This record gives sequence, C-alpha cells and structure tokens, in this order.
Amino acid sequence: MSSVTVENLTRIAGDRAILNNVNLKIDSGDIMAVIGPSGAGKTTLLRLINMLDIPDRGKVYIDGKDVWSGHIMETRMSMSMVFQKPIVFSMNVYDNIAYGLKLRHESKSKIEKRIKDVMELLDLSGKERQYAKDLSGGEAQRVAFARAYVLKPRILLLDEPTASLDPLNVAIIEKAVNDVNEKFGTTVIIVTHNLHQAKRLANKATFLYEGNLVETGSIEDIFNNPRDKRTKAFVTGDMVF
Ligand SMILES: Nc1ncnc2c1ncn2[C@@H]1O[C@H](COP(=O)(O)OP(=O)(O)OP(=O)(O)O)[C@@H](O)[C@H]1O
Repeated sequence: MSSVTVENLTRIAGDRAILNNVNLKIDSGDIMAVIGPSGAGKTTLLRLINMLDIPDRGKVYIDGKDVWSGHIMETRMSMSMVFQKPIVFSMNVYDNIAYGLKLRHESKSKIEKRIKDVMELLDLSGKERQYAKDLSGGEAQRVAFARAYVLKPRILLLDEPTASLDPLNVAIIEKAVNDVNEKFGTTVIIVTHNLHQAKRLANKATFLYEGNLVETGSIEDIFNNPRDKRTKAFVTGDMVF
C-alpha cells in the first residue's frame, strides 16, 4: 500500500560502513526479499527503514516523503516489524494481539472481530487466555505476527521471521504473509536466509554483500539470470560464507 525508497543510505559503525550508499526502490504492494550472507547489512537496512536507527548519510522515503520529516509518529505507525526472536508481552494472548489496536483507540467490537479473524488465520483459536510467555517458540512467533497483522500495516518488515521454526509454523506464517499482502495491499520486506522461502513468497529480491547492494530484480531474474557473479555464487550455493 506504500512505496519505500532508499537513497544513498549509509550506516557507519566504528570506522566501517556496515551499509554503504544503498539505493533501492520497493513498489507499493511488492514482496521484496532481502538476501545475502551473514553480516551483509540486511538487518541494518531493515532497522533504518523502520526508523529504529538513524542513517549516517542518505534518506528513507515512504510514498516519496522523507520519514524523518513531518509526522514521525504517524510514519512509524504505518509500519510493523516482526523480529527473528519472538517478542511477546507479559499478558495473555488476546491482550498481546489487541495491544496496538487499543493504542489506536479502536472500538471493542472492531478489536474483537479483527482478533477472531487473525487467531483463525494463525491457528491460535482457543489460546486467547493463555499467558503468552508460556507459549512455545512457534506459537509465540505467531502471536507476534498476529499483533503486526491486525494493524493492517502499510509496510510490514520481517527480519528472519521463521528462522527457528518447524515446517508447520513456517507454512502458517508464510500463508499469513501472503494474506496480509493480498487483503490489505501491504508492502512486505522480508530478510531471509531461506532461499526457498524467498522464491515462495517474494516477487522481487535484492542481494546485499559486505554492506553494498549488488543488484535488485524480479525473483526470476535474481535466481535464474543474475547479472553479477557474486549474486550467482550466492543463489547457487557456491559462495562460501
Ligand atoms: N551497532 C553496531 N555496532 C557495530 N557493528 C555493528 C552494529 N550493528 C551491526 N554491526 C555489524 O554490521 C554488520 C552487518 O550487520 P547486520 O546485522 O545488518 O547483518 P545481516 O546481514 O543482517 O547478518 P545476519 O544474516 O547474520 O543477521 C555485521 O558485521 C555486524 O556485526
């Protein structure tokens, strides 16, 4: 539902650019996979887009507007992020998922309806009153995802959301990623080490290497017809890292 443009984005740590002059355009409604070896700068890119860090140089634009100018809270609230390690609050499952909706002062009936739907989608029905900290890792990640989903975010940022999950949990979350994209037109940016997952979910991909963006293209081009030899080595499994 929103486009994201990254322009000359640079993040310095110590004396090193961990993200170096990155330019990237993500069209509204795209599912963009961010791939690359460990330490390439994928999480750094996601955190800068999500305004969790401030760039040393360069800009992030949402729908053509610099995220750090204008209504910062509003811009922040148009995005949701799910991290690799499930984050749940010390309350029951229902209240976890309702958290952001309550902050936005949504009506009780709307909250109830949205939560019922998302609990079904993420196979959580019946767990409403369970204390979230007692959930298994997979259940906790589904709750974290549900909390992001119910907000119908314009942009959803996913940082290795299924890295430590079993295949059933992976399938449930991937289905919900497709669902949020199709139903609400949410633009999705997903960092993943799982190249099969990138191919299953994304229509575009971008390859990062040592802080530099090497190339961006359709999922078919990146996997079947990459322009750069480093991308080719990575997607064919020849890159040792
Ligand atoms: N705050 C920081 N201070 C110093 N170095 C950092 C900081 N944040 C990240 N780095 C370094 O920057 C590089 C890129 O980190 P980042 O987490 O973005 O990589 P990544 O591609 O997401 O890696 P992975 O796939 O292993 O999660 C790494 O070498 C990391 O150690």
